[in-house]
Amino acid sequence: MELLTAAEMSAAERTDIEAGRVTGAELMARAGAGTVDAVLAKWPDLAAGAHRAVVLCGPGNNGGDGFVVARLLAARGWTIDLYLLGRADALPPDARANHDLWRERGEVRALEDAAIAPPAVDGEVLWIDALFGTGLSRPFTLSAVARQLGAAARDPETRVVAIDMPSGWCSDSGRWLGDAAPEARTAADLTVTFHRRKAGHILSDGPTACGQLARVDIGLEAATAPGARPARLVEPDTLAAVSKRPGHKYDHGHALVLTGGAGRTGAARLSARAALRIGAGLVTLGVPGAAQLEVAMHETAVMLRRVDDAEALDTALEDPRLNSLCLGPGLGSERAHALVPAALASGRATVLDADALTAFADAPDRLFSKLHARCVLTPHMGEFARLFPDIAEDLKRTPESGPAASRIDAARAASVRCGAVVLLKGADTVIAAPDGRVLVNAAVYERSVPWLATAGAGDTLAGLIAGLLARGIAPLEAAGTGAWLHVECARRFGPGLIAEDLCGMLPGVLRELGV
Ligand SMILES: NC(=O)C1=CN([C@@H]2O[C@H](COP(=O)(O)OP(=O)(O)OC[C@H]3O[C@@H](n4cnc5c(N)ncnc54)[C@H](O)[C@@H]3O)[C@@H](O)[C@H]2O)[C@@H](O)CC1
Ligand SMILES: [K+]
Repeated sequence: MELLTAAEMSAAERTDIEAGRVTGAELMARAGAGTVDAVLAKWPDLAAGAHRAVVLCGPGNNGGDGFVVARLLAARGWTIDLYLLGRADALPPDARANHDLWRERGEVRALEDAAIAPPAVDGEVLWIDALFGTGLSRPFTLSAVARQLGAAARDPETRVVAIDMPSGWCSDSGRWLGDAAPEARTAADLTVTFHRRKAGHILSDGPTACGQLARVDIGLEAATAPGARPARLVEPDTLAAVSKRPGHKYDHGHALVLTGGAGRTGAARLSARAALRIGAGLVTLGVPGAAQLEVAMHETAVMLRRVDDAEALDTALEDPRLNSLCLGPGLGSERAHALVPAALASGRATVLDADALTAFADAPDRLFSKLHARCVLTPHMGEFARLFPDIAEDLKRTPESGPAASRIDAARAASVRCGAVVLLKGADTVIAAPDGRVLVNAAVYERSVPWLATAGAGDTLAGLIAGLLARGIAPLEAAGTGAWLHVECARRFGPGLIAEDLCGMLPGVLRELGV
């Protein structure tokens, strides 16, 4: 399923409207009705009886959706207090029409920057945030209102529904525009979006701001604009095929994982086991002489080969069956400088992680000039910032206008610059290929696994990807599938997880996938 930007969403709408398949007014009516349905599905107690809502409408079509919701709730007998930011005669046409329909039955008050005191009633007030959606173009300046919505969302007794996006949050990036303190930012218990999820629902702080996400179909046929290449979520039905065809072990590839020196081999051993578990036919650890005994004592199914230097690696790579390499976990800077160029010169599918990335922080171009399209870089944000400092800076700087630079933009720019697949780790892992394709593995909402932030988890991910590459899966798909499986393993284990536990979960995850 695609994750759209505001521009991609409005292009999809335009495509269907211009083709005469639907009108803007119909889309707005469906968006409002879908919002009410989603509210009643989340809180069934609101379906019976009359309740009270405060509806905050903004100056664009997000506000238009708010007028529709107000009308539908009033028709159910609810009492509505509706506030409008800006002038009715400046509303765009569809929003204006819904404003006029609302005016036939209810009041419109002017929204000012003061806390709103909903009249005391029995039972709770439902807040509807219809101020800004995909059209947010500058910081949200009503700080008293923002504080009030944020506090209401954090209060377990009070319910806040955001239409399309909690207002003030950028729907492309999941970032707050401007520099308001966290308690002066809006939030919601439920965010209802239309057609497709927007990137900002998944990226950065978006999930925390949105609370829970509901997606409503509004009957758009055009998934996106023709020719657009939006980011896609990794989901079970988009995973690369991980089932093994019958065959000899050599049919499933041979991964070589390079270790660091004595006392520093644990990380690479985690990678090697992951590569084996995900189905590489053979996995060898390339070990310096001084660490041979240590590795031999720990490993059984993983093979061992002495690789002291670049020359030894060249010799090992004379075996054409070695088709995937993994360098970085525990490798150490010196070995990284010696072995990474030799690995890259072989043209093999290669995962570079950890030390294999930071070793080149002084001169990233020296690394980039050797990379090729079958390489996958797996930096976390700190490693990313060392290799791509200017791109990382765009993500750090407070955005003053929308849409703000997103982690998708960052990974895409980095991948184009270095010519390899870049997997930027996080709860919102973004994986970009140099041709512009982007996958997002979302460990947010019901897939949230904060316990996966544990020592060695990244080494396991690098190994999973190396194993999938060994099995002949293309780099972008291998990285996306590896990231998805990694999170599923963590979900299956639950809190208390340590990196050694991850691989043991894989057979169960694969079984559930029907593999
Ligand atoms: N266009 C369509 O066909 C549909 C749009 N829908 C709704 O329309 C929304 C998008 O509508 P719009 O493109 O009109 O955008 P918005 O309604 O999100 O906001 C745009 C308006 O807000 C102003 N604005 C932006 N940032 C501001 C700020 N910080 N302070 C004050 N004013 C600010 C802009 O100048 C513009 O007037 C979606 O999020 C969705 O809720 C839905 O009705 C579904 C169909
Ligand atoms: K909103």
